[in-house]
Amino acid sequence: MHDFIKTTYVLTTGYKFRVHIFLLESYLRLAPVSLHLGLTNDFQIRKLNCSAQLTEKISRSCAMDGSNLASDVVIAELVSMGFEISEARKAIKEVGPSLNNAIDFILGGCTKVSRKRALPDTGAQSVRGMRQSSIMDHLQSSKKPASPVSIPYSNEDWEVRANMLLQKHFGYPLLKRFQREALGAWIAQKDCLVLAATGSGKSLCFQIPALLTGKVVVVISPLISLMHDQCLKLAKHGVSACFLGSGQIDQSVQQKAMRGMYEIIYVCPETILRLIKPLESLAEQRGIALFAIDEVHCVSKWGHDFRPDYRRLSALRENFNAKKLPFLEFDIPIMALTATATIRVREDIIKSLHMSEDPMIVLTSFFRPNLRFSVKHSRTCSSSYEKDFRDLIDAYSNNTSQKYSKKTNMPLENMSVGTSSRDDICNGEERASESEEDDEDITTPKRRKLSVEYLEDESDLLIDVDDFDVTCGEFDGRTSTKDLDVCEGKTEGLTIIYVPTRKETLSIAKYLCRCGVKAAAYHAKLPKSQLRQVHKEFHENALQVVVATIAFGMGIDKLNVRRIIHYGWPQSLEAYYQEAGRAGRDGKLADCVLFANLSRMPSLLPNRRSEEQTRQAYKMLSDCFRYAMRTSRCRAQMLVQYFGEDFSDDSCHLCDVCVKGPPEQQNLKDEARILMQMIAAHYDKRRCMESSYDDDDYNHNIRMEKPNVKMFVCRIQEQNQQLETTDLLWWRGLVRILEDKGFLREGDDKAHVQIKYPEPTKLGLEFAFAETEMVQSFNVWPEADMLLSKSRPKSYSSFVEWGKGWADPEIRKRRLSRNRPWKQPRRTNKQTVRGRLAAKLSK
Ligand SMILES: Nc1ncnc2c1ncn2[C@@H]1O[C@H](COP(=O)(O)OP(=O)(O)OP(=O)(O)O)[C@@H](O)[C@H]1O
Ligand SMILES: [Mg+2]
Repeated sequence: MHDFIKTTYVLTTGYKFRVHIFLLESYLRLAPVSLHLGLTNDFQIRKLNCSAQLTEKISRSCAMDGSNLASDVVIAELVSMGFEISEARKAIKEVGPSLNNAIDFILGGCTKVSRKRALPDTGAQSVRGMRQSSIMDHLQSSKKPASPVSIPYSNEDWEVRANMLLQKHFGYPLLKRFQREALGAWIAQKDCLVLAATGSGKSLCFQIPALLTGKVVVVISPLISLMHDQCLKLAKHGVSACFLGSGQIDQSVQQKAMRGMYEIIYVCPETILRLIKPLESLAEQRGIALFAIDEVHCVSKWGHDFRPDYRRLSALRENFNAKKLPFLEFDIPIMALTATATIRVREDIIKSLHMSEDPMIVLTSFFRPNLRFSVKHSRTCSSSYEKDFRDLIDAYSNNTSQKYSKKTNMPLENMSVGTSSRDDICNGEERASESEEDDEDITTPKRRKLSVEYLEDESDLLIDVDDFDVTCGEFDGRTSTKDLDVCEGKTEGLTIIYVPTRKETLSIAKYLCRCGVKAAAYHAKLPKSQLRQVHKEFHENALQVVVATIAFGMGIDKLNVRRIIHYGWPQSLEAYYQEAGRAGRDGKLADCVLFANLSRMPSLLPNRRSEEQTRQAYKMLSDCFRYAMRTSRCRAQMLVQYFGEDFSDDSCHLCDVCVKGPPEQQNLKDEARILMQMIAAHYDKRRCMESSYDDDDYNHNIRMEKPNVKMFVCRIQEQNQQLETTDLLWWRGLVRILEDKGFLREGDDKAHVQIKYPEPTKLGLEFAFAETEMVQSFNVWPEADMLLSKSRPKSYSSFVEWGKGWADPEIRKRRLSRNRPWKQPRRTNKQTVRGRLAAKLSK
């Protein structure tokens, strides 16, 4: 008899419940057995909390009937846990009809579990809409919720069992080391901060506890789209989950969640703060194994994606501790996870969340060895699209079916991929010229106007948590998987292009569509249904490129993203690395290219910030700017060191700097000293003047007249003919180098991306006024802007070179006719040879 047994526990009022056991003999013969158990004082099984002892009890009562029903109950449970039926039978034969002994026997002797997913049986639906429970779901239940460590295995066994569950549900053989450490912290009932690279598998750290204990794990996550993605994945792996958003209409999912119907509950921060009371009763009944706070860098004001609601999550520690809730044996552990937290952010997280005094910090390398980082100069405007996206278009057009015409004037309506929403996106009005550099895109015909929504040119710095039109959703672990990645291995993989403004998402998506690439725009102000559609098509590989603001991507786990292109300056290295981390999650080589206008300093996107936050935002932007400007250090090394990791001995061997090598070093001793002397002289003069005048107004004016880098450069060029060929761009690079060496500091109270009003430091003054012979050399690697400056009109960085230049008639002509955008037209002095020549040339 026997292959399948199902148990359904039905809660009835008055703390009574009825257990229906259906025996399905040889899949056909049905023999219902009903046991009515009245709750007595000594057998207080409360509400739905059934325990392993219950299994044993049922087994014993069945054994007393003289049938081998007991063995069947245990075998069925073992099968539903993913063990092979032959193993289960063998175990029962050896140890008798005891579930715990049987598991011990199997794990002890043979831990091999079928790779095939062993989903819980779906046949017997629960009564009154309740989820069917399995005995193991409630393994831990007792009158008082048991501690996560009191799973019926010794401390070593939890790891074996976790690996078994990992294999059973996710198909991976072993936990990664950092996952073991994070789980170990949880087992030890400790709060824990997990800092691990993007794509390293942080989600499993909080998903496994739900499977290990049968208690609920509550995950706080910043975006509905992210929760949706994770729930879909869990459903695929046979884990029941749901997500709750702030604008929830359907209360039923929330009610079911609070009754413990799902193993994992995803919830946004503001919603969880409303749910403290229901969560307390959930903790008392089914039990809460863990509070996980994903993307926890959102807690910190010093991070790149600050969400004020995350800061209020300290309520979790304040409400779910053993002092406040007497039924708890210990505080419910908090696990906070992120891939992008600097040391300052980490400290802020621990403090803000009121994590326990001695939280465990699980820190792994942030290094992603398969990501190839590079930086390219581009004006990042519509006239640069053709040059910048040529390779991308070529790569996809080789793989795109013939129906996508490569003609740029193809009617967009003819595109069959991309649904109606795509047409909307592709017909977005051409973006307005943003700057004096932004040329008219002559390849694009005028398009019909769209609604105001599409014409906004704002950034998505404040993303609403409800970024989807799904306010709540449930995934019972048996959901169809057709929505999930179906063909990860497609040749070219996917590309995400991140741009700073909403308007650019539309304009680039439109351009790519017109070139035959299956592209779509994504930004927070598009209709939510459309965003959902883009997500869906992205996961189904129906799209090749998504052009998005930062609204797309946090936490997204899609294996075959082969390229992340940033088109325009990111606002911080944290944001950059987080977004770049969407690439290469299958472990294969992937490209992360930053196209930025290296001739311009980036600016902060508009956002509501306090003065302190503005300062911090500038600091982060400045770090990002410097990352792109550096020409002599491995990009991956710079990135991981930014997050406090020691990576000094090695390099990635993949990035543009590693492959091309640094540029040749130059001795800029003369230029550096001229600049330093000029600045020092100004401050010396100023000090003299300030001390000799008492008049406040005069002093105020002096302060106001603080010269900026540009003014110093103009003066240098006026006074040193040999340096006329250098431009502001070049000098800005030198100022950064001098700042890095500690020779200059910012003289302004306001924050800037790089020094704007340079002041000499003591070290700088020593360098400026040291005897010439004492300063041997000043060998430096020119920064990217200095190289760019050189590659435009030829400039000279040493006097010798400069002198040679005058002998060359071409160079002489160019020098004399040089355009100085920051200068007023020069008055030519006809008394000098140079002046006469210039006057002649200007005719
Ligand atoms: N032990 C493991 N063995 C093999 N693969 C694993 C393991 N754990 C997780 N993975 C896989 O790693 C991938 C990334 O997982 P996950 O989305 O959790 O990354 P993450 O660390 O949260 O990244 P992010 O910071 O970008 O959100 C998933 O596809 C997951 O299945
Ligand atoms: Mg994640």
